[in-house]
Amino acid sequence: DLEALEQEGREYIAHLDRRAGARKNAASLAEWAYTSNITEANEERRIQVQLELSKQEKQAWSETKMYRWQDFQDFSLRRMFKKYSQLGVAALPDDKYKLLMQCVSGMESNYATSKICDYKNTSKCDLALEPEITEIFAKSQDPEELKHAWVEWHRAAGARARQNFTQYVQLDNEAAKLNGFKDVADWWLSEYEVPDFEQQLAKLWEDVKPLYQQLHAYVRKRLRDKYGENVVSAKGPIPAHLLGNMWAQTWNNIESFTRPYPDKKEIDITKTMRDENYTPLKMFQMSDEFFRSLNLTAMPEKFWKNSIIEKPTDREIVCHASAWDFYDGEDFRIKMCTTVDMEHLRVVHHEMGHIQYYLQYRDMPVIFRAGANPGFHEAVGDTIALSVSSPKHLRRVGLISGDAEDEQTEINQLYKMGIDKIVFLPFAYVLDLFRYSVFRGTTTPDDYNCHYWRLRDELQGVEPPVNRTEEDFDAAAKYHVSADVEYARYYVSFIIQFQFHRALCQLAGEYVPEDLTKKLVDCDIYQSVNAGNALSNMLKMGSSKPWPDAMEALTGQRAMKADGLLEYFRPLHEWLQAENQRTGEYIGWEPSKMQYC
Ligand SMILES: C=C(C[SeH])C(=O)N1CCC[C@H]1C(=O)O
Ligand SMILES: [Zn+2]
Repeated sequence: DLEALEQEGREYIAHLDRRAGARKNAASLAEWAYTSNITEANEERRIQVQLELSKQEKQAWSETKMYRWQDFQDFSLRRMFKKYSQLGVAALPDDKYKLLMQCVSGMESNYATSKICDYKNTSKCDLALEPEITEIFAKSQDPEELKHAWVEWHRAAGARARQNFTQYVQLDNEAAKLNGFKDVADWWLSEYEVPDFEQQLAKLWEDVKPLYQQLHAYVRKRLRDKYGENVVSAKGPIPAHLLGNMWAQTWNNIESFTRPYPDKKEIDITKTMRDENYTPLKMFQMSDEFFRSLNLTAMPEKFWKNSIIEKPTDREIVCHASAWDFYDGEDFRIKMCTTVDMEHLRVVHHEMGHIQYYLQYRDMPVIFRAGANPGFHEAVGDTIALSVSSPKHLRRVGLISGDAEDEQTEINQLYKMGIDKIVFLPFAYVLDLFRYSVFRGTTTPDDYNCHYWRLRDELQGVEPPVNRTEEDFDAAAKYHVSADVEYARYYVSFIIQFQFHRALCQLAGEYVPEDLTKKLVDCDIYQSVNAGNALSNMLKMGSSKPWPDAMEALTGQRAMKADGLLEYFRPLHEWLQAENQRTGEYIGWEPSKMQYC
């Protein structure tokens, strides 16, 4: 009878889950060995392990088909079978699977090992993305030097990946079809489990766009004041190389010379961190202490032993920051080429947020050890970092001193947060709108770069510093495109982290709507066990329930909404509207005059 069959299914899936844990542990160890020591041998070994594991996955997958799990009564049991009935890229025949792995691994190692020559000293050609080129974008205010670094990096890391990328699209789409999806775009979107998710992304952009346009107009004016109208036009997009970041995804490095009230005291955290001899280890210990203050879980001893938190000098590694779960309940690691600055203090919290999520759901079945949706995993650390970057908290830890908030300081603070959080949204949206169109075939290899820049121009209002052709492939100059990492997760994270932050601040008694002494921008949930327990309850769920249930558990809302973000930035939005009115700055941008199609 069905009851007995269901009990049989329960015993089988428990056994399968344990085997899956061992498989994922082996895969993570091989992946770690390669990305923390990029050699041909380690690349070969990683692909061998993945190939071997894919055979075991196929075997397990064929076994699950023997169960009529769709008729089971137990919700969790049905959900586990449903997830195990998804084979993934292992559905490809071995030769195509191996080819796909080689394409992605080829792009990723090209990205990780790309070097460019120095602008002035043209014989010095060992500049890597981290830390050298990142430092140029953080410090240089010479448009020609920035243009050089931008062009050379996009040649080395972007154009060189075009062939591998084209083949990866072909093979990954085949894998998608073998899993019953139309293409990889639908496969990626299925991770969010709601049928109208793509429309939800578009709605969020409509909600935030007016605020972005105001911020974009203000920044364009300040950059034109600084660089002149031959470099920055009055009504066009902003040249992408002048925004302090290789991809123009965060503009925090231009804060010092564009902030609304320049005469207010400089809050240069990076300088203070260096003056106070901060080390990468101290940054990680500070973050660990913040999580413990919320009654969350301390980093286990293996974390401190196995993590790599500084760039090694004796070998090539993938420097792009990452957090790792080895699925054995005790081995969790971060790999990051940490530099002592405010940007990396935020990234440290971002990565530690991943580890905290792993720790909170480590007693779940392996198949449920994932975020409620991929955006949740990206939002945990950033939510904590919203408290850490509040003036109240920075004062608490001695990273800024002196006077309390006044109106102008608050606008400066919101501006500093806005050029990090608001400007990121169109960047993130474009990256996967572009890739959805590539996977769907509406963008073909001979218009890859044209379509990429048309989206960047129309949605983000940035343009390339020089003309582009189809010899270029600028999208792959961004890690996640070269490494086959979906990006809508960050777009989702930058929206929901404000819903999480607002809920936690209310639980911590740090935010009371309409109470001007308890404003959202001043909220710091540090040491609030009340907030920490609520966060823990949501994180423990992992992916065992559809994400609206997890969202509701923490915030009372069941949907992604921009209202948290818009409430947080409302004073800034009002200030920007008044300021752009005062200067008469054109709101929005006309199509770029640069050639890219
Ligand atoms: C820090 C990570 C590793 Se999950 C990252 O890739 N992030 C964090 C924010 C956006 C995105 C990026 O760097 O592009
Ligand atoms: Zn992340």
